[in-house]
This record gives sequence, structure tokens and C-alpha cells, in this order.
Amino acid sequence: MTASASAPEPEPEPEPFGARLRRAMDTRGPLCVGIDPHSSLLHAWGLSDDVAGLTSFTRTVVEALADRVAVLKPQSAFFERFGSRGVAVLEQAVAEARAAGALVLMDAKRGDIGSTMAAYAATYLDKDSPLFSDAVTVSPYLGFGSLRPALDAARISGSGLFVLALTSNPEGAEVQRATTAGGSSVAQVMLDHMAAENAEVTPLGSVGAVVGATLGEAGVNLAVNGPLLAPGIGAQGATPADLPGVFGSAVRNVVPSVSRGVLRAGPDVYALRAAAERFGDEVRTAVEGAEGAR
Ligand SMILES: O=C(O)c1cc(=O)[nH]c(=O)n1[C@@H]1O[C@H](COP(=O)(O)O)[C@@H](O)[C@H]1O
Repeated sequence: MTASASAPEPEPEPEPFGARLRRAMDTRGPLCVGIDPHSSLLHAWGLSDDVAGLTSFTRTVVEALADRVAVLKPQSAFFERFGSRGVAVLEQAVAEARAAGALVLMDAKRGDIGSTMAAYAATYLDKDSPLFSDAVTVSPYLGFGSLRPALDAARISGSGLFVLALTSNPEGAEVQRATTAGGSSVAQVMLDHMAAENAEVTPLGSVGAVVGATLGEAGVNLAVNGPLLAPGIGAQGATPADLPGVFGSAVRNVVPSVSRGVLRAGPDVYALRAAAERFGDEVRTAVEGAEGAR
């Protein structure tokens, strides 16, 4: 008997997250909308604060926005609070949003010692996991090196990380603005690590930084050659017009993020779309104005 079976075709390399995000930003605009099913929002939408309400809320947001915004960012805690049935709603939302063309950024803000980080990486960054997402938020405040398993997993699966640098909440400064022995701020040290991970990647690295739109002025070097997630627009008081002041010449890489500012327009699908479009228009005006002024 002759062996006719040939070796299986090697899987094609996945397209890196940074390249996919750049294309999505260029075609859909850079806005990210957060899916944060606060109890108060469920009530405001006339929904019950239970799994049925969570399901209806999440489906409506995905139906309204997944075919038009670049990024949807479900906040995991709002699903986890309902236990395994809430996580099942999250899994479904990730799959449906990705199928409709949105990139899904799982906002889980994970961070732990490296060996446990590997389990978080297997949860969000392994393409065979039910919660596999295009990217996940992580905290580097157990040391940037503790993120190595996630950095490696992201490279293999073509997914991305958004690493907390300067968060939008005022309490973040006492840790993130602290001065290290080398003289830089803690946040700058983290940003320098991100820049090293993204070095020479085109068109955009897959390791993004989280920098609040609320900061007024970042006061750090944001040239990380990766995307810059800017939460804090809307409910936390920042506006798209603040972006050039915070991000300066890095504004073209900014992914402005809004949750309640859009979600409060629901439950009407058209009203949600109109709210997202309004933020999108304001972002475009701010970014084009800043680029024109340079
Ligand atoms: O990583 C995040 O998304 C994040 C980082 C940060 O510095 N600040 C911040 O508000 N966020 C998240 O962004 C969302 C902001 O929600 P709104 O204030 O309703 O727009 C929440 O899900 C926060 O957890």
C-alpha cells in the first residue's frame, strides 16, 4: 500500500491586530463604543436587571452598531455579575459583533503573575476559546514583563493588547505619575516597553496604550507606534475636542472610546446609531482640525 496522504497545509499567518485596526479606523472612523450594561441603564431602557434584560440590551447594541463602528468594547464585569449565564451572553455578543465586522476589544483589565497571565491569555487570545476577542485590556502594574504570556499569545493569534498607561480616573495618578529610580514616570516606563514591542511594525503595532481623554495634557511621550485607546469621553466629562490637547501629534492613532454617552440614547436602534455618529463626526472634526493646524 502506498501512502498518498500529503502533509496538512500549514495554517496561514493571521493578519496582525494593528493592521486590522488601522483598516477599520480608516474605513469606519476610529470610534470605539463600550458595551457597559449598568443596572441603571437596564432600568432606563425599560429592561429588568437580570439575564433577560442583559441579553436584550446587549443584542440591541450589537445590532445597532457592530456593522458600523470600528471597535465594540464589552466590559466583562457587567456580564460576570450575572455568573455563567451572563458570561454566555458575553460569548454570544463577541461572536455576533465579530461576524458583523466590528473588532471586539474585551475590557477585562487582567494582570497577574506570568503563569496566571498565561491562563488569561488562553481565555481571550487563543482562537479556540469561546471568549476569543480581537484584543483585551490588561494592567502592567505587576510589572510589564508579567504580560509576556499575553504578548506571545497575541502575536500567535493575530490579536492585540491594550495596556493601561494613564487611566482616565483621577486616582490613577498616584501610581502612574510616580517617579521611578530612573527618573521617568511609571507610565512612561510602561509606554517605553510598548514602543519596544511595536518597534518597526507597519502600519501600526498591535500593543496599544490606554490613555484617558480626561487628562488635559498627557505629559508623556506617546510615540508607541500603536493604537491609543482614549476612554473618558461623554459621562466622565471629556469631549472629542479635548483629544488634540491630550494626544498632540499622536492623535491619528487615537481610538476614542464612549460607553454611557452613546448607550443613554437607547433602546431605540436609530437613536443609538445617531449618537455614535454624532461622536464620530465630532472626533473627525477634532482630528482633521488638529492635522490641518500642523
Ligand atoms: O480600559 C478602559 O476601557 C478604561 C480605562 C480607563 O482609563 N478609563 C475607563 O473609563 N475605562 C473604561 O471605559 C468605560 C468608560 O465608560 P463611560 O464613562 O460610560 O464612557 C468603562 O468601561 C471603563 O471601565
